[in-house]
Amino acid sequence: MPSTIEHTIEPVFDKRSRVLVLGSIPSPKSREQGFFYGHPQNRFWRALAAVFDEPVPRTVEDKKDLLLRRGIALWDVAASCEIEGASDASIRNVVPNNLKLILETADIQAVFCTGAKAGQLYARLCEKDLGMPAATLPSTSPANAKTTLPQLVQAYRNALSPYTASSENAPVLDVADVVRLEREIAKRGTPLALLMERAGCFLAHRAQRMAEKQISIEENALLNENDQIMDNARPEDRPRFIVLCGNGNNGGDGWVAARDLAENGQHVTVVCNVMPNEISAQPARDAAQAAKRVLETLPHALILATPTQEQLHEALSQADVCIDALLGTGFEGSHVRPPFDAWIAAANEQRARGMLTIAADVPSGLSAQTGKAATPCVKADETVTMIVSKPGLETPFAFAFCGTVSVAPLAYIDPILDEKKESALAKPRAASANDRTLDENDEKAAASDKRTAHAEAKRPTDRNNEFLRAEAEDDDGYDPYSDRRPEPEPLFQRDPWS
Ligand SMILES: NC(=O)C1=CN([C@@H]2O[C@H](COP(=O)(O)OP(=O)(O)OC[C@H]3O[C@@H](n4cnc5c(N)ncnc54)[C@H](O)[C@@H]3O)[C@@H](O)[C@H]2O)[C@@H](O)CC1
Ligand SMILES: [K+]
Repeated sequence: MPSTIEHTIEPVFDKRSRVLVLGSIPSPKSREQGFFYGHPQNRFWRALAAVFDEPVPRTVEDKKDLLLRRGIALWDVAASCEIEGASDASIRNVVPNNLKLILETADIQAVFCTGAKAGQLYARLCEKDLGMPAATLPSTSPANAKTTLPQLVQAYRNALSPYTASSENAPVLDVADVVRLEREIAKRGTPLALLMERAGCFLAHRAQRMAEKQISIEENALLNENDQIMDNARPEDRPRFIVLCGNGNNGGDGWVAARDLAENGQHVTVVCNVMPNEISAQPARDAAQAAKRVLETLPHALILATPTQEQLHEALSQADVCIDALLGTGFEGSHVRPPFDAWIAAANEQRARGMLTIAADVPSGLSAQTGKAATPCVKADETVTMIVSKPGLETPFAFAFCGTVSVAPLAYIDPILDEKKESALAKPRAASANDRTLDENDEKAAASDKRTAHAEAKRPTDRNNEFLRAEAEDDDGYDPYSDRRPEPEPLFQRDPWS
């Protein structure tokens, strides 16, 4: 029996959306979840994540974040219709959604429908009104068994790539600004703990991709169906991951990555110097404690705490991929203190043997601000840096330590950066803040924010000064260069040893 259903899920879009993707009407599973493509067998989110080489978003928040970051508006053609179950073929008496709502806000340059039925309905009910044709993409529904996941990814990639955000003009922000940005992201509803969760999952995703290359599975297959390939591999053929976790929030990223890899069935060894309950930094402590509880239940996961040099050497020598999450932006000084100095030396030795290394945020021992390398410093094949790149990673000599730098886009930051720029342009320049030399700026910033204490040298760039200026002149009175104001609330609980 057909039943009449009303569309109740709000569209996702904003003024930066450039492409509109439309389905027919949400399935019963999606309606139950309150979000698009909610059936676990539907491949929409897997395909989209693969197009952008990101981990598959899990929550509604993760999904919205991905769409907005990538400039994709998402809705359906039908506002109401008669339908039997989830069968597109049975759809009758369609009342279309008012799609103009999106076009009035966003400069939509292309429209795509996710399946033949949505395409037909759009052509019949919406195209004339909107004055834009739509291209039809293969359906991601499990009912469309003839289109494989790699084929879906290819089709969606070809369609979306010309319109979606590129990383060409990606910002590079000073470490102190990244801290302010994280705080602003948190204020707008994405807590630091969620950023850390995403950071860890991104690291795990990149590490798995690296491992696939390492065990030289055919490039084409691995590009898009990595989950399946990993699942099908015999346990003894699976790659071995080792995660070196420090005592701060960089270590927190590592614990989350280890948990995520282990949950995906991978062999993981976590090496740490303190147990999670002894970590003082937050959100790292909570994230590490939660990860430990999961790891302890999995037979293919191991936690190696305060290892001897021999134990560490043995664990590293069995690893295919090492995630370096010892020290991040909180690293300071020109030498790495024990025991991490020896851990770094051992990891570099194993990299020379063929192990691949992926650094969380910044190679441990490298200043994310200046690019200066301490003794010793991790040499990575890839650095997955969080939210935005930092100046130290962009210096030519940092390449030897960072390898390829990829940015994990943990949150939708464009509105925040644009607002900061706008407020910087709208307000007159504050002579006191902007006419200081860079050296003075560094001194003041260091005094007002502990997190810049390790920015030993001059800022190598002032290309993102708009962000700082806007902060300096914000109406809430916060001037990062001024010592007149009380110190900002610390973002993380600091490690008492540092
Ligand atoms: N909290 C959050 O929301 C997020 C945090 N992120 C991660 O947090 C990191 C920054 O975290 P923290 O500020 O806690 O700092 P880190 O974890 O980078 O470093 C602090 C730790 O390093 C130790 N340390 C400093 N200098 C040392 C030296 N010379 N030798 C040996 N040990 C030294 C300190 O004792 C402390 O334990 C980022 O790099 C990033 O990886 C990311 O997850 C993004 C989100
Ligand atoms: K690191």
